[in-house]
Amino acid sequence: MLPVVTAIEMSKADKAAIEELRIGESRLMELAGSEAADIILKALEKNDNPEGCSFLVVCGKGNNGGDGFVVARHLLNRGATVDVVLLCPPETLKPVNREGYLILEAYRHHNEPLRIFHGIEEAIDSITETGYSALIDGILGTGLRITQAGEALPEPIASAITLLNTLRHNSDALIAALDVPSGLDATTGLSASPAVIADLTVTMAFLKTGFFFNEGPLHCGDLHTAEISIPRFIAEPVSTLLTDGEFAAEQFIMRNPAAAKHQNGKVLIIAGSISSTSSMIGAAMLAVKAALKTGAGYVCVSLPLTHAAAMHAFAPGAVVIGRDLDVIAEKARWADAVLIGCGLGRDSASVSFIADLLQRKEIAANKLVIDADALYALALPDLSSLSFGFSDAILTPHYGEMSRLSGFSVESIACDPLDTARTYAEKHRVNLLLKGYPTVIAAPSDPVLLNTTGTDALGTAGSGDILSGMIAALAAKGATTFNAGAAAAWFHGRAGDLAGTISSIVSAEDILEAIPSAIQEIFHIEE
Ligand SMILES: NC(=O)C1=CN([C@@H]2O[C@H](COP(=O)(O)OP(=O)(O)OC[C@H]3O[C@@H](n4cnc5c(N)ncnc54)[C@H](OP(=O)(O)O)[C@@H]3O)[C@@H](O)[C@H]2O)[C@@H](O)CC1
Ligand SMILES: Nc1ncnc2c1ncn2[C@@H]1O[C@H](COP(=O)(O)OP(=O)(O)O)[C@@H](O)[C@H]1O
Ligand SMILES: [K+]
Repeated sequence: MLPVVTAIEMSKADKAAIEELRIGESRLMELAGSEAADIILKALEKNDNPEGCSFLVVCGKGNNGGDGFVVARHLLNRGATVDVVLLCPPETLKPVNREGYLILEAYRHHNEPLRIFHGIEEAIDSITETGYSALIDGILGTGLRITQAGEALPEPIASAITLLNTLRHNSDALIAALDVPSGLDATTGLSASPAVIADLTVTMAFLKTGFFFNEGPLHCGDLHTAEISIPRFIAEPVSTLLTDGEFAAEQFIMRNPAAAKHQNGKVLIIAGSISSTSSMIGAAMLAVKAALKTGAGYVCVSLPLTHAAAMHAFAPGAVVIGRDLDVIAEKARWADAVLIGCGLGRDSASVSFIADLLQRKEIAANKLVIDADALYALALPDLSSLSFGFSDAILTPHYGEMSRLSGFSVESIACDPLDTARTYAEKHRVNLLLKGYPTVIAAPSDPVLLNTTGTDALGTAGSGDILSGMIAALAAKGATTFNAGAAAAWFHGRAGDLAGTISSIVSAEDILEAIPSAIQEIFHIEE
């Protein structure tokens, strides 16, 4: 799984590479610039023949601008035409960046296809009459810190960013951002005003957390990582990792060829409810079917017995039990994992039923997936300490449920889902899967995992019930609830992708049907 770092973690890794490994700063910058030039040319499909291509490179006063000077030089070396705009007086550049700038100045005496402008005003006429293949953004990188979305950037940075965005809008030129699109906070994904909207971002060494949250996904375009000789070990321990197919495949424990159903993951699902005014049996059905489609050997579901026939018609493989607490506890002892919550209801009788269940040792000591109405109950002050008694549990809230659990507003959770999930998991000693895009999976101490599979295809009623059933199945088959949560999120996202070519018409049933393909696909990748 790839590391995903904050600006502070990145700067610590830079520092460690320079101080511990004694890799010089200019060596890192040389690699950053040459790799970025290569990646940009490949993205333009001009790798074999960059001659005739024109590039505009806008450089700020920090090391991001330093990267820009190196990119400009490597593009020139490959035969391209380059215009460089420097946004600050050259004498204010720190030595490593001034060195890069002075090499370019020296190039100018030999190389016709290079122009260097000092400030936008000096450059603007030449820029507007040149047709560029790509605009390269070396204005701001990880050095930018903003405290709130929409914070205004000072001049000349603001005008330079606006110029790049306008040129992109009015021409065929792509914007390639170096390390981070300028104006985007590399840690939070909050964007300043203005901020570069890139077509591609070549980030140095490791992905940054800000690419995945808030406005990050709108600004980055395609993500490419440049290998700049900052080895992963020097960045350890990393606090965030990106899930991938290989990880998901490792969590999917295959059936032993000689194993019978009871050895292939027994899941107990306590879900669904019916009142005089509504029925939520569908939530139980979706969770049950999802567990079966994810390969659980045996699924037992507790629901109001009046609905047993409907469940049998939908999922004939599932066994139905009623609501007797002792019968449920007995089944919990039998099960390898228990899912509780989907559509259970929130009236006082349902809440006390859930509270009774969560205090039963057969349930609390089992692998436990807690979703929906069980999260509602757990958010009540009297019940909030129950999580300390769980052996291996995962809570699966969306932002609204997280808000009730944590007391924070949905807006503040959306602003920093990573920290929200990590802090809650640490404080409550429980695993937490915070649903959203991306989904964040946190444990009391391990690195947080980010899952980026899935699109708005998953934004349909019942999609969360399906995810819970999938987690329960993977946990019952042998994964920890943390790993099961992260792997299920990965497969769930892929199932959404495979469920239909038009994401806007994907339904919960379509996602269910696509689960086997999402799982099979990963084993093809492995082969
Ligand atoms: N060895 C390495 O380190 C390597 C680093 N690498 C590269 O270095 C980049 C990081 O470089 P960096 O730290 O120099 O910062 P950078 O992003 O260029 O900008 C700093 C400028 O931002 C400004 N600024 C900040 N906040 C602001 C605000 N709110 N509003 C306005 N301005 C604000 C701040 O201004 P100041 O506060 O100093 O006046 C300063 O001028 C990194 O992204 C990567 O590209 C690679 O080459 C690999 C090796
Ligand atoms: N636009 C989106 N992009 C990616 N994933 C999404 C999107 N919208 C919803 N999802 C995913 O769909 C699921 C919805 O869960 P939830 O809100 O609990 O649904 P429900 O309560 O209807 O079952 C979560 O896993 C969430 O991450
Ligand atoms: K940049």
